Amino acid sequence: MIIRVRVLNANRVDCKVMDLEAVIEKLVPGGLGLARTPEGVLLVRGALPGERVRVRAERKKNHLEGELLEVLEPSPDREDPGLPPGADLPLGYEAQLPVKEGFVRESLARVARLETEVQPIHPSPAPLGYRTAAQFALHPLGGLAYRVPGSDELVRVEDDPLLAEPLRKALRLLNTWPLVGLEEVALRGSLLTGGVQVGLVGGKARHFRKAAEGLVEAGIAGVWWGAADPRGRFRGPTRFLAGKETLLERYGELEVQVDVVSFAQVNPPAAAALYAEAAKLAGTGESALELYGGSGVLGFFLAQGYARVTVTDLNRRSIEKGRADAARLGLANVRFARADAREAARFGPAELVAVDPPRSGLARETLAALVELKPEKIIYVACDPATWARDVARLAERGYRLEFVRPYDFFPYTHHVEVLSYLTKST
Ligand SMILES: C[S@@+](CC[C@H](N)C(=O)[O-])C[C@H]1O[C@@H](n2cnc3c(N)ncnc32)[C@H](O)[C@@H]1O
Repeated sequence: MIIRVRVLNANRVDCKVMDLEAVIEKLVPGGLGLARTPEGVLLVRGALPGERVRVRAERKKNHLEGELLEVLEPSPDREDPGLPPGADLPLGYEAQLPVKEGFVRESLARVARLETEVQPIHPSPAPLGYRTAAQFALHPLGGLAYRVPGSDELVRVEDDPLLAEPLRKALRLLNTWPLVGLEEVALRGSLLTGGVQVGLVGGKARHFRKAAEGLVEAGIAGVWWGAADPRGRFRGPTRFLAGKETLLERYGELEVQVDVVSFAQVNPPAAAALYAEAAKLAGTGESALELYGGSGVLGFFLAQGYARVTVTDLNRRSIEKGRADAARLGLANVRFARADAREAARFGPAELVAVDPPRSGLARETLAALVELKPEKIIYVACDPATWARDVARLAERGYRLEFVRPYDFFPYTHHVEVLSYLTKST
């Protein structure tokens, strides 16, 4: 449905960039608003269904990509509690849930072409103040800043309602510090203890030792340093500088260690609900294998029903933390191994394999190794419905039946949605 489209400057020389007005028809997986215009299909982030918007659009191969300039007629559901850039779903919380559920349903139908019923989405226990980790750039005029997605623009961050209270407090403190010689600052907080760790990224570790001690005196729980690395934050060398090396965080009944330099789910109560349901679906058995297991929180939940659980991950620090947690929690049936998921076949056989890959989903070799293990049951936890749908379709072609799908909301006010799924071997 298009109501009105007006090309405002289509007479530009190259006609590749134009300002136009359009009415958004729907949101598509990935969180983009879609409008059909005489110039082609327009996709624009941050615009909501029914809204009339003014957009700067750039012509791509098969569509127009729009930057939202102005909302001319807002949706009655639009709600913006002071959202940071990147929070691209400015809707009242109740209105966000069917949209996210729809992303999973659409990926399943269009990409996987499977008819498994999608269970109602599990909402985030807290729609605001849920994030226990965040990353900031440094603003050239001082203070911490967020990058505006898809541009070089930096926006100073005075506050962010999506951050958990301990992080908001740390942000206020850090904004009073003269942070120079760094590329980024990362935060990881704990809802359990209220403590916050700071990760200083860039420069040389030895230049920040005194500053790190000062931050700890000012109330920061611990400080780490990481080298700037083109592969990503904390993918290169890291050094612990001051305070506490880890923080204790609660996922359901479990208290595990988290830190600013390695992965942990940022919305612990929402993640705990997913882990508990995954363990229920997995049932009981002799042996379970977890790929992309991080520090093994899901593995610890699975250990309630399985005699032996092996957790594997590529990240050395995650494996170290997992081993220490298993020992502290007395979970003698969980062992850890540092390994690439592509090497999964060497950890078999296993009745259950649980996977929780990054957005890119399962590499072809990993999927082949997973099938080679011939598990009777697979738990697939995903943070990208499109790559998940691609992978479950491939597993269906190799004799697995998709029995259960439930979206979980870990990231209110953003298009991101987590998927819990369960497959069984049908042949
Ligand atoms: C989405 S996280 C899931 C972690 C864990 N299941 C949790 O809930 O805390 C993905 C994990 O995959 C790991 N990873 C990424 N690529 C990998 C690979 N090729 N092989 C093994 N692990 C990998 C990362 O280190 C990260 O811990």
